[in-house]
Amino acid sequence: MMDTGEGHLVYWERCGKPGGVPAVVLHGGPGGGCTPTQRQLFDPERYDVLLFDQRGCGRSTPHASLENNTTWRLVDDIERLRKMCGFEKWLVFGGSWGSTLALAYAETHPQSVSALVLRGIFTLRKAELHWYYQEGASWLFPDKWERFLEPVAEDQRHDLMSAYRKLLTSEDEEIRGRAAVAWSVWEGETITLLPNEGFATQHRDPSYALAFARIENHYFVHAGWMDEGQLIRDVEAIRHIPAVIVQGRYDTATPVRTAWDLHRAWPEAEFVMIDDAGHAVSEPGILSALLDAVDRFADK
Ligand SMILES: CNCC(=O)c1nnc(C(C)(C)C)o1
Repeated sequence: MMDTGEGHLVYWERCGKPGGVPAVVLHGGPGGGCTPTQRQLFDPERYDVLLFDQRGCGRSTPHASLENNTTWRLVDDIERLRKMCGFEKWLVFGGSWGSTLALAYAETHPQSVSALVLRGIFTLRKAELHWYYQEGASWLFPDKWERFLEPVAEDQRHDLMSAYRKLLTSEDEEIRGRAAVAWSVWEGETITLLPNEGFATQHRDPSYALAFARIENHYFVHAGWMDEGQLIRDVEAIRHIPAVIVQGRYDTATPVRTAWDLHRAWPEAEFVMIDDAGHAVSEPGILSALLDAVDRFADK
């Protein structure tokens, strides 16, 4: 565990070959925690990869804490972990929120990044958040959207992120828990092209849901403590860094428009559209493209 000195202990693990190609994995959510699937993307004979649970989620403590939990504190944690490992620079891998954090980190510390592998691009612009949490994805999943609405009083549904903020920070444990599962299940049931019971089950778990929902909502109501459009606006800082962007055409959580806007601002980055995939890393076409990108960067 790494003590951030700000009330958070951050769980980390280091896998693969000491002296191999340095890499770091930035998980999604935020609040999703890292998983064995992410570790398995890296050939243990060629990579020295660090994975960690960002503040307040997974095995990091305190569980579901929102104190001192911001994009820029996570950026500081990544640099602290890099220095702890003794790496001059490293490949940064991030999907969904992990792509957000990867862009924020690389644009802040470009000298620390050897390459970027990004999936399901998400930059927390107003339109992106509106699509997923107010109206847009709701037209594709009207049945699941009704369950997302359930914890919110009718007169609060004009601003669902704010309404969920109140529920997820309620003093009443039952209100918090019910809202957390509804928020978490909405995502767990909409991030794959076809229904995936594994994700749905994971997101129904009350402990997982509490951290996932509280931390996601906390970051989104603050727009990640970023200016509108900041990550695409400031892409000039990283256009020299080798990169691969992998995006599912039918990604309903972080729709392809954002990846396309990033691609148009950063034509040097390899852009791989997967025409039969949704959002999740486990979608066949996405997983294959990510493995290919990671393997190619090990050869460089
Ligand atoms: C709006 N959240 C997007 C995101 O970062 C994300 N999507 N799926 C995930 C998990 C794989 C962690 C469930 O995270």
